[in-house]
Parts: sequence; structure tokens; C-alpha cells
Amino acid sequence: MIVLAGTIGAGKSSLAKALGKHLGTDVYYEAVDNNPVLDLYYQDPRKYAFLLQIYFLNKRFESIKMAYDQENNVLDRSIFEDELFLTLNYKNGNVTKTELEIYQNLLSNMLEEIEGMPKKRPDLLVYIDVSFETMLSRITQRGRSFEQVEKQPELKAYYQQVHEEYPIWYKNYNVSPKMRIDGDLFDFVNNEEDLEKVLAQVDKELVKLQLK
Ligand SMILES: Nc1ncnc2c1ncn2[C@@H]1O[C@H](COP(=O)(O)OP(=O)(O)OP(=O)(O)O)[C@@H](O)[C@H]1O
Ligand SMILES: Nc1nc(=O)c2ncn([C@H]3C[C@H](O)[C@@H](CO)O3)c2[nH]1
Repeated sequence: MIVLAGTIGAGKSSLAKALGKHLGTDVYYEAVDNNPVLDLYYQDPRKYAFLLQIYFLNKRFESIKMAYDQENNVLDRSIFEDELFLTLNYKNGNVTKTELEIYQNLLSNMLEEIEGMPKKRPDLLVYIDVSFETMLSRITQRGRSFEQVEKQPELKAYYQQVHEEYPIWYKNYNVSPKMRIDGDLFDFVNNEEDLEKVLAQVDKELVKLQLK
């Protein structure tokens, strides 16, 4: 199991798709399309932050259970990143202390369930690192309406916070082997050569871990 990690718009879904094709495995995407809470959250984070956290956590757990039934697969964003968003929402006053504690308790219960599963943790976490400028331009380019800074200028400060938290989160992540991909340097979406280079980096790591 390979999991993709990284800030909003880093390229997780894009690389997950390419890795799935390259390795011939299924890909479990993050629940964004048909998510009934995400656009509400962007309109009113104070009202919807807790509900969105619960929604994502539940979906993430669902994907993990399905993914664990198969030998090989790729997951778009890890369950371990959810707390980063939760903590930020707490810092920003969007979730209360009680909500924070209830969520953390639920998360640790869910992680205990995962510990009981045959495959306890990912084989490899692939972290896509991008600059703040790249993050913003990718969000603009992708064009999900509720994420646009042009419409809601205050989102820029939130994106800055998310971007600042990610390197700290990655540094502290120690659940599985991990590797970093430079998402500024490699255009693995439009440039075939870059994609080959990135896939080769992942393959090299898989060989090192005796997974390929
Ligand atoms: N390395 C790259 N080079 C050029 N464009 C990229 C790269 N990675 C992603 N993109 C583009 O950036 C946008 C965001 O990519 P993607 O949806 O894969 O990000 P994500 O990390 O899954 O985002 P989110 O966390 O919001 O779901 C898309 O338009 C995609 O085509
Ligand atoms: N608040 C919050 N908590 C989460 O756990 C979480 N996971 C993803 N997202 C947002 C980021 C992108 O807009 C979009 C796609 O990644 O969904 C989240 N937002």
C-alpha cells in the first residue's frame, strides 16, 4: 500500500492515478466529488468544520478497509493528515475544545482498529512537496469554485497555514517509510519525462524496501 500525502493541490490525486497505472493497482481517491459538506465548510468553516472532519475521517476509514482487502493499492491522502486539518481548525476557532477531544478520541479508536488489521500501516508514504506559490497556482488552475482565493480572499491566509504545517507534519511522520517528491521541479501531469523520473524515484524506494 502506497499513500500519497501533501498540501491542498500538491498533486496527490494526479500522482496516485499515475502510480496506480504504473503499478497496475486500484486507486482510492479522496472523497471530494459528491462531498455534501466541503463547499459548505468553505462558505462557513465555523459552522461546518467538525462535520467535515467527521465526514472525511469516516470516508478515509472506509477506503482503508476496502484497500486492505487487496494486496496492492494506492491511497490518495493518508488518515494521518486529518489531525493536521483538525488542529488548524481548532487553532482558528472553528472547532471547540470538546469537539477536538471527541474527534481525537474517535481517531485513536479508529487507529486501534487499523492496528488489528492484517496490514497495519502503509508500506510507503509519498509526500509531494510544493512551494506556496505552486500550491496557489494549482488550486486556481484546478478551479474548484469553493476553493478560489479570487472569490474569497481570506482563504489565502488559511492556505498559508496549511502550507506551513505540512513540512512539520512530514518531519514528524514515523508510521511507515516515507519519501519526498519535489512537486515544483517535476511536472508529472503534463511532461512525460518528468513523470518517468518521479515513477523511477518511487520504484527505487520500493526496490530498497524489497517491495518490487
Ligand atoms: N507536478 C505537477 N505539475 C503540474 N501540474 C500539476 C502537478 N501536480 C498537480 N498538477 C495540477 O494541479 C492541480 C491539482 O492537482 P491534484 O488534484 O492532483 O492535487 P491534490 O493534491 O490531489 O489536491 P487536493 O488535496 O486538493 O485534493 C490539477 O489541476 C493538476 O493537473
Ligand atoms: N478542513 C479539512 N479537513 C480535512 O480533513 C480535509 N481533507 C481534505 N480537505 C479539503 C482540502 C481540499 O479543499 C479538499 C480536497 O483535498 O478537501 C480537508 N479539509
